[in-house]
Amino acid sequence: MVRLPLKQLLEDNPKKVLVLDGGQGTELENRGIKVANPVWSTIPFISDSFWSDESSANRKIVKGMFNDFLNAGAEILMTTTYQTSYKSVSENTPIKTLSEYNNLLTRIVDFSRDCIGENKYLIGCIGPWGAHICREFTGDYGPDPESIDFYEYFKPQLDNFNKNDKLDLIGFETIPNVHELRAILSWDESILSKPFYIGLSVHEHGVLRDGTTMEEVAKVIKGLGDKINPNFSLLGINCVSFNQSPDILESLHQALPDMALLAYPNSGEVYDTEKKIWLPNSDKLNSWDTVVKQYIDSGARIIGGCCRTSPNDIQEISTAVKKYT
Ligand SMILES: C[S+](C)CC[C@H](N)C(=O)O
Ligand SMILES: N[C@@H](CCS)C(=O)O
Ligand SMILES: [Zn+2]
Repeated sequence: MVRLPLKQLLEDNPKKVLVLDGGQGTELENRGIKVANPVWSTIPFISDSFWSDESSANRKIVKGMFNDFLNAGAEILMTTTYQTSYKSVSENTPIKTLSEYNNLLTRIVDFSRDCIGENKYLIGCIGPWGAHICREFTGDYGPDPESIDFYEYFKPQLDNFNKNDKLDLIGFETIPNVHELRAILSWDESILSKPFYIGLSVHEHGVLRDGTTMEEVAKVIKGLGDKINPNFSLLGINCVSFNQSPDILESLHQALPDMALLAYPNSGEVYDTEKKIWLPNSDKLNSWDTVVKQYIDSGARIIGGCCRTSPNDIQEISTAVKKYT
């Protein structure tokens, strides 16, 4: 393999910080693809013409996005499979059977790998359970979150990604609820056989969207002791407010000083879940240069951007990562 296994790269090079790509869904939207739909950024892959017509406009757009993130300095990039759970796909697209679903995922991973080449790392992105009902920014999983069968929901996507050697890492993103966090961390190597990370969706005030503190998050992890899945490789925050993100990451670092962390905040805008638009929030108080330095000081090993961040943001992150490592 051209690439060192990601875990080995991070362990052998304690100072190495990888630059991640930016908010792909919103970047596709900037380029003309309407992602405000039940499968979000998976939408271009649903139409047959994407696969049958080499010159399809959407194909060029997705390729162009990957290309621009690569040129900006991204070394690790994500598949646009945030809302590609079997439930979301089978209930909202013509793709109904498990075999059609597996074919879709395999094609997306193949296409993404072709776009980024063999030297870069590829993450199989998995959004939270709450994404299918747009609850990733509230963490409100209803009156009885203990009874949600998270494994049943994630299993088809996990089984597919576990087996795909073109993926280096599985990324559970924007996890807003402690029951979901506990469920993912309870799965052993027979369920999660590839290195994986968990990106938490954290409120501006520094607690998980459901109110769980970072100390409680740390307790969940420490409580697992030796039972923790050895594939659990990084923990971090994503799609959190740009301005608050350095403090949030530092609180996670204080609670779990030995854990490799990752951070990819959004632009600071806030998603209106009804209208499916982004609303302005407070202006950026800091530059990427400042927040990247703070992330690195707090143990970040992967740094990038989430929703509404673009290749320009990744360029600035890349420059700052080079400066501070
Ligand atoms: C990361 S959010 C902006 C993705 C979209 C959301 N889950 C929705 O369904 O509208
Ligand atoms: N990685 C996802 C969003 C997570 S909030 C995307 O870019 O669409
Ligand atoms: Zn996001």
